[in-house]
Amino acid sequence: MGGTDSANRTDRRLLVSVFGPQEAREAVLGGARIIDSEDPRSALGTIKPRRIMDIADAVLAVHRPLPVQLSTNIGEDQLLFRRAPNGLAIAKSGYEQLGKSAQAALGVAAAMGTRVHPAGGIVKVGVDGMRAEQAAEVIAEVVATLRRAGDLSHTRVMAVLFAQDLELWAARRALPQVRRALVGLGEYHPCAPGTPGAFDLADFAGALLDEDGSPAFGSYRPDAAELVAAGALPPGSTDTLVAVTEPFAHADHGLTPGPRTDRRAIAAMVEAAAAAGADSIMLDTSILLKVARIGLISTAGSTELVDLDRHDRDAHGLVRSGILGLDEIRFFVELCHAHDLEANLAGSVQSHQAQQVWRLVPEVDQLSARGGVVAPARDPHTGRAGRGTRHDRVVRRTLVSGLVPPEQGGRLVLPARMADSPGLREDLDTLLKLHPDLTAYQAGAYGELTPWE
Ligand SMILES: O=C[C@H](O)COP(=O)(O)O
Repeated sequence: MGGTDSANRTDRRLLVSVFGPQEAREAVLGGARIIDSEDPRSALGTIKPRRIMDIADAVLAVHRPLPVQLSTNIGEDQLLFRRAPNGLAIAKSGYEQLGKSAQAALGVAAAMGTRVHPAGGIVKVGVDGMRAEQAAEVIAEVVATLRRAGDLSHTRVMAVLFAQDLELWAARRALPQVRRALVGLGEYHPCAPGTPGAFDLADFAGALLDEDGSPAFGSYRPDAAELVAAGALPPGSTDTLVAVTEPFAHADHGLTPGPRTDRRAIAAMVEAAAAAGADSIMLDTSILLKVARIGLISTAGSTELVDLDRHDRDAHGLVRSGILGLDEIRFFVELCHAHDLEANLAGSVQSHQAQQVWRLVPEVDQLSARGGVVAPARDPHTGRAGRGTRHDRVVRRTLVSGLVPPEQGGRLVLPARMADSPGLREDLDTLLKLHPDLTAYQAGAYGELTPWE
């Protein structure tokens, strides 16, 4: 290979979060290079080790033209609480938090094993709701533990920080579709009358699911006793008022005084992860922001990114929004590299964002996705579509290909429903003119692709 070719070589990788072997195969066949085991009910949802093993077996058995790695998280925060009889909670000791995190890291590293990749897997450590020093302690304990773990000693450690925009969140958290989705995910808690944001859980009981994931009440309106019996309210509850879970504010943990993740918050976390000996850092968003359609990457108002987000509305007209501009993303990537860390971007990343970021920030090491690569499942007996919630949708290889880097065959994949948005055609033409190597497809309801005429 000539000098120029080798100078242009990259090893950029797409991570796709999967919840089972079929999704793992779809992800690999679509071009994902990191197969991440995760329960989609949360941003970093805890998955059983046996399921990680099933996913590892599926990856091992499928044709992989390029090396593929496995990753798994140990939860989105490492906090442990002791609950008092009145329902209030006290944090457990720092020692116990470190012990639990390191034990979990050993467990998921063992479940991933070293068969898919000789170096072993990647352990993702969520450090939401912590000060930078606390986060560094947890990450350092995980790193030090894994370094002594025999065959697993080359397991890599990825710190995960949730970016936030609390003003955008505050403007969206009371929307009925956001509340409904959060109730379905169990992201709510009982509250007293008069609490800001309080609402009646019975109004959203249709979103509650039983243990098997089926609707617990359907269109029936339960009372407090029935909600308690279904496990949707704590024992003894006599009223049905609840509020949605709130994000951990950066300002409460000394990351930045502002309501939005800025350079100061990014620097605090990157420096903490580097000092702790992590190998990489992911900026992601919490499940709260994901269901409110607030992603990591903001295309609005950019002079470089074509803003296709403005054409991406849900059934109620809620537009997709983002947190970080391109300059902040570049700052993150540069700072990571200055500290010898790989940089990974996640948080509702869409095909049009990915294809632009891969080209405009070529140094980025990894992008990650789930929401942008899933479509409703189809019942093979009835041909009917499954539910549209985040955890009922399944990974499709066609959609995965929309987030793969260009040098590995990535293409632009837009949901067919965007075609009706006024001005989409002009914006798409602008994008294709800026990046003439891009080919555009529209994706139907199940992720089936047709070229964009
Ligand atoms: O680990 C990354 C997350 O699973 C990304 O999920 P998302 O694309 O739905 O935000």
